[in-house]
Amino acid sequence: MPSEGAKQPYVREMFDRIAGTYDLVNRLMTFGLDQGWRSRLVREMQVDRDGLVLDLACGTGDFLKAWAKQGIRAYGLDLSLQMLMRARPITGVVQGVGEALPFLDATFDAVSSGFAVRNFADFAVVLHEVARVLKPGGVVGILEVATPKSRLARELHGLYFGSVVPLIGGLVSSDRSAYRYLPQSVAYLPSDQRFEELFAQAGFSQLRRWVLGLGAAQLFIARRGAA
Ligand SMILES: C[S@@+](CC[C@H](N)C(=O)[O-])C[C@H]1O[C@@H](n2cnc3c(N)ncnc32)[C@H](O)[C@@H]1O
Repeated sequence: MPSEGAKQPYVREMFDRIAGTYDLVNRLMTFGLDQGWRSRLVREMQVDRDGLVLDLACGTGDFLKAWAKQGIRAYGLDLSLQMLMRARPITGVVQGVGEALPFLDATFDAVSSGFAVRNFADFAVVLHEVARVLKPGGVVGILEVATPKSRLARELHGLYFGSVVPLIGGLVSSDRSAYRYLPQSVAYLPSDQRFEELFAQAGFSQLRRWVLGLGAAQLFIARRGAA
């Protein structure tokens, strides 16, 4: 695991290396369920047709496609240039960091983000930035992995995530270290209570959480308070 100050360059280099096989490994790892989780988040966020969305840490653009399917305009931002080079549509994406968003205050109606909380160098700072670029009353939606609560499910999940995923990811991407980092990165996930505190501290209210995939994934939706 990288030291705190080295996390951002470490994560950028890792995603640059695995960008070419990222989509395939994602589909294999989640049995394609990740696409349904994305559609669910987009649906639950209830963004107006004429709304403007930022997909933060957009990677290869799966959420951009999900927004496009709804006929909603979305822009993407990501740290890794190689991930962005594979994003479709490639127009409307920009390289940058979630901790210092290159947008004016109150620009977006909604901000989505998938599987990035563990990867940010500082999620608390990112949430403040998200609140800043959202219009008052704007909505944030986050999709992340989770650890199942029941003992049996947690053990099976630990085995799968800790052994099978690094094996598949390592074989397909030829980058074993990247897919060893993946299960380890769960250590960066805030607890349920810490998630609540972080959203509240960044000025969000009406927080809702859904657990999906037998506890392997979670969705958060919250609203930015009025200015
Ligand atoms: C696991 S991938 C998820 C990609 C995409 N959101 C998806 O759902 O498939 C995590 C992404 O977060 C990006 N990322 C990591 N740290 C970031 C940061 N500080 N700011 C912006 N993007 C970041 C990585 O480059 C990578 O593309």
